[in-house]
Amino acid sequence: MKRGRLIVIEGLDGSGKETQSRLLYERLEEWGEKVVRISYPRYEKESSALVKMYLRGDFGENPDEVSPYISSTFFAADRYASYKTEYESFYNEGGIVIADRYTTSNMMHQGCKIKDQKERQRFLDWLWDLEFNLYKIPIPDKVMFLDIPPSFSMERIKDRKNKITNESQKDIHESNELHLRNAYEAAVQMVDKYYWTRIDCLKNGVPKTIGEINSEIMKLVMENR
Ligand SMILES: Nc1ncnc2c1ncn2[C@@H]1O[C@H](COP(=O)(O)OP(=O)(O)OP(=O)(O)O)[C@@H](O)[C@H]1O
Ligand SMILES: Cc1cn([C@H]2C[C@H](O)[C@@H](COP(=O)(O)O)O2)c(=O)[nH]c1=O
Repeated sequence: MKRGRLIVIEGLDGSGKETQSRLLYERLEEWGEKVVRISYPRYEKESSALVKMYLRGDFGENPDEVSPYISSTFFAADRYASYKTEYESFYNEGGIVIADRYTTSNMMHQGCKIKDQKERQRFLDWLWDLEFNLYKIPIPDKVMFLDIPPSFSMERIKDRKNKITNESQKDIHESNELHLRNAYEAAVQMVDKYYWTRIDCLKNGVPKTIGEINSEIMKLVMENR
């Protein structure tokens, strides 16, 4: 039996992950592929209880107050629960899974809390071991990083409601400009180190259209079929 494929759409808040992962899902479904789409964190599920506490600031209003090793265990547990209850057999029987965020979000948003490069790598290696060797969730086949600079990300999310309570109060990452900038810098490093595919979402400083970005994603998916 042939295992399936895991395609991750990654990027900063407001970069277009939901939009693009939905379009990719719809296109593949139209073509008759066996495909599911998953979005992390899964706020509506019990397994995200500690993620919600963390993001709404119950453990500290500043993300840096919470050790990345501790917060990572919350997000990883939600991914494990999702794999075991939602898509393990589908994936093992050859289905295509499209993820809007994955372990890669954790690498960016928790890894960026560690400034010392050796210590950051130690954390990334620990995270890899936790999620892919201990929990044995699938390793992504392809990570597409939707590259928009933090200033565009902040503009896109400024009037948006948070996903935990659906109120205007932002979560502790979204409300922290420095955190978003640090996460972006960390992601740029990871694109090279982990062979993510960077999709430049700007052309001459202006955002590409949703359709243009979708075409680039479709091309990459076709090339890697
Ligand atoms: N290329 C684009 N040009 C202009 N607006 C866009 C583009 N892509 C997405 N948007 C808009 O930006 C907003 C954020 O998009 P989306 O929800 O897809 O981002 P996201 O990366 O999933 O965000 P988050 O991680 O914060 O949930 C939406 O209103 C969407 O319609
Ligand atoms: C999956 C995942 C997410 N995060 C961070 C990334 C974002 O700042 C929030 C989620 O926000 P969204 O509005 O739902 O997109 O959480 C993380 O740190 N680790 C993870 O594994």
